[in-house]
Amino acid sequence: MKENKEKSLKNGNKHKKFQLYKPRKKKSAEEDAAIQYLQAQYEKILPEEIKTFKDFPLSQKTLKGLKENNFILPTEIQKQAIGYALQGKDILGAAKTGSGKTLAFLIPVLENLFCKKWTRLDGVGVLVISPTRELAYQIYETLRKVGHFHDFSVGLIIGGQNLKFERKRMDQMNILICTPGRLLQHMDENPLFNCNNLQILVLDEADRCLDMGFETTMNAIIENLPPERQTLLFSATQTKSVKDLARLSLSYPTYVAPHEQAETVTPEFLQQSYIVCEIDEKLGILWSFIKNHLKQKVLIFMATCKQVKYTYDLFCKLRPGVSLLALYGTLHQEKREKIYNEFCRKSNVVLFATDLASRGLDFPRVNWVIQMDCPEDVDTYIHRAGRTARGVFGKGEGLLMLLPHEEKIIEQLKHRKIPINKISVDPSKVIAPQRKIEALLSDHIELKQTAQRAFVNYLKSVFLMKNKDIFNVQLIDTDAYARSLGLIVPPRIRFLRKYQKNNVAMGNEGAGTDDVVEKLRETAEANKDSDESSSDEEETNIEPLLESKKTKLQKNKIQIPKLNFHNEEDSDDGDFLQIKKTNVDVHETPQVEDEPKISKKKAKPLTKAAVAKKILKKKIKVNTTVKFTEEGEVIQDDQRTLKSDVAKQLSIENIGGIDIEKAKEMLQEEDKFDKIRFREKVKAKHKEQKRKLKNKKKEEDGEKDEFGSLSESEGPDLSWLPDPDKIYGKNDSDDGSLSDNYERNSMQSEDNQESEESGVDQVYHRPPKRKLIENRGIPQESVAPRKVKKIEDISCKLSVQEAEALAMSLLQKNNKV
Ligand SMILES: Nc1ncnc2c1ncn2[C@@H]1O[C@H](COP(=O)(O)OP(=O)(O)OP(=O)(O)O)[C@@H](O)[C@H]1O
Repeated sequence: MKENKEKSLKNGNKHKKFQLYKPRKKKSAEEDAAIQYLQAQYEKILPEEIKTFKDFPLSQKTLKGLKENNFILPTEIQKQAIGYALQGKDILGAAKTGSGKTLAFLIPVLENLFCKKWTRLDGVGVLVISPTRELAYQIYETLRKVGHFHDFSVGLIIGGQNLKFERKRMDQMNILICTPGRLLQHMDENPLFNCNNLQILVLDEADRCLDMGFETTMNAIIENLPPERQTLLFSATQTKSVKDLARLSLSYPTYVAPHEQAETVTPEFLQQSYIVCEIDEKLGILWSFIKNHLKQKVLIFMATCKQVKYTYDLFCKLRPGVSLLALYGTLHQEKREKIYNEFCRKSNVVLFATDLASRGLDFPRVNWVIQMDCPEDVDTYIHRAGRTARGVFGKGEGLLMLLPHEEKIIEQLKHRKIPINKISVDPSKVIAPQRKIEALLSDHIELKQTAQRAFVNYLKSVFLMKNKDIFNVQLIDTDAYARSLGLIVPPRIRFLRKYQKNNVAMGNEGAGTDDVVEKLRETAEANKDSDESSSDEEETNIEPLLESKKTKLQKNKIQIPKLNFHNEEDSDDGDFLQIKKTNVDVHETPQVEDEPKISKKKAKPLTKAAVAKKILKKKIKVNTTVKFTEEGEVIQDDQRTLKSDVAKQLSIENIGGIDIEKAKEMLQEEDKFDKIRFREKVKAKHKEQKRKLKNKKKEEDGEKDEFGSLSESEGPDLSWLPDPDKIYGKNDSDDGSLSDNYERNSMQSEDNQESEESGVDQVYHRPPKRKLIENRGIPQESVAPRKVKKIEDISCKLSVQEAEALAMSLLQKNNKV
């Protein structure tokens, strides 16, 4: 039975082995046949005949992955691009935001490796480069879902992750999704990184990857890639720059742009509008918008990280009644991922973000995209606005907030076929919690500091913008902006001052095209002597110019059609924003509900800078104390007078602000004199101690004499008493006799008291050296120090007779001993 069982098991195993082996071979052969069939179909693909993904010659694994994720009907860009990509052509793909470009390149990627029967041993076959970590992560997730049935290994290589972890696995990856910086790092440092077998290079958001920000990194990456490869470039705002294409060695790429003839470049169901407001109204409008859209998913774009951080921190403290999130580049990677996922997941939520989130990110069901600051250019506008109304039937709304002088961008938007309408804000719905903001800032110093940074960084971002027709920092009412952020005193704008100084120093005529800058230069030159020492000159210089510019603007406003803030009685309460219907001549500003609006004519608050300037003008030396004698003569404070030549020279020059290097040098020089002063002080102290000690000794000697005289007149004469040296033996110690020791010991407490008062160091009162005595073999009891003291103490108080009697009794006792 056993044998039979074993036989049958063996047979079974054999059978199993045979079964395993046979279908594999069969499977492999089937696969080869399928691949051949598919490849033969590639040339016959006609985009116009494609209705479903099944119409493409795709592998069963890819089709299954697509079906599982409900991708049945391909979008326009997918219909047109997938065919060419399968044929192995280089592609320049341009299509509206949210039109499905990701699948348009991921499907050919999977099919290419599948047809080449790519395995782990073949190494990196595809590189997908994305400008941001979040986008790379999103592509990685999509690939994991759609490529679920394939056996390729996919690696996400982005900054902020464990480099060691990535490094070890690099040689096992078939598809790498990466950001440019991290990829180059691996190329440079990782011996396991090898892309000699690269088949396809994909650049998502290609125009961004190839722009100035990534130029050197991308050039270095491209240099390391094999030239024989397929290249796929995708973006909603595709580059057609010959230079860019040459960098990638693309000579004849296939340009795929299904929406080129479309009426609009933005998604069909994206409703776009803009409002024009003053800079100090922005925060109030934003707050009111959020309060009026608590049940919506809102994405708000701002120019800088600091603004995002400040607005997020502030609004969190103001508690609008909806979840708030913030996403910006300086956040820790883990937090970025968490926020990204949270915003994807939630439905009633507000996300404040920088342009980090403007490209490619596919947040589901975003209702509103607010662009709180004017976008850098039309492309940035398109990408930001495209975070809503995504997918096949996606709907959404976009709102752009512009300052009056930024309205020029609307012409550019319309020129690029972006349908955008001007709307107005219902002033009755605008609630600017100005007082609350100010109170919060005074309570939370860190919030105030964030506000200050937000203020400066926003101005810096405007200043650095290329398009000077639209972005002009000189036209921004900085005081009003600071106030709107809750800052009573506007922070200094150092970069602007430096720029102005440089312009003045270089006599920069190029900057003179802007009349404000020209005026600034003139003013700075005129005030050169007086202002050079002032650390706040940017405020003093800019303000009058801003005023003059403002009056110009006011004049212009008479000709420009004015904003109309509707307050129609029959208007829907829910309509916070209204479509602009009429133009009126009078420029109105929205009324703030709970706070009276601060009048622009209101006297400016006296800033610390202004006070300091006044003091400096009066040539009063601040932070100095002058002491006088009772007669009214100035007491020279030796410690405060400057000794070194460098310091004296600096004080004469009296340069405004702090020159760290010079201050360092001055302190070092002064330090030398301080050390000498200190040494002298110590010497004097020692001298004084010695002098006091001498005096004390003298006094002690004097006291002994006195005692002697006293003993003669008042105290008992004990000279007849036996010599204690004879009884106790002579002490060799420096301190003299044993009794001397105890005498000294008893005196020590008095000395200590004295030393405390006189400040003499206790080093002069060493404890008695008992050891010496013990060495001599004298028993401790025989020393009887207290008794001696007693005699002394008592003897002072006894009469002559009593003293004699006491002495006798002691003698007798001693004799007994
Ligand atoms: N064929 C399809 N059928 C249904 N949904 C699709 C299809 N293709 C893509 N989508 C969905 O459309 C949304 C947008 O796709 P994707 O992110 O690829 O757009 P995009 O063109 O890359 O946008 P952007 O220009 O902003 O990067 C995604 O949610 C995606 O799942």
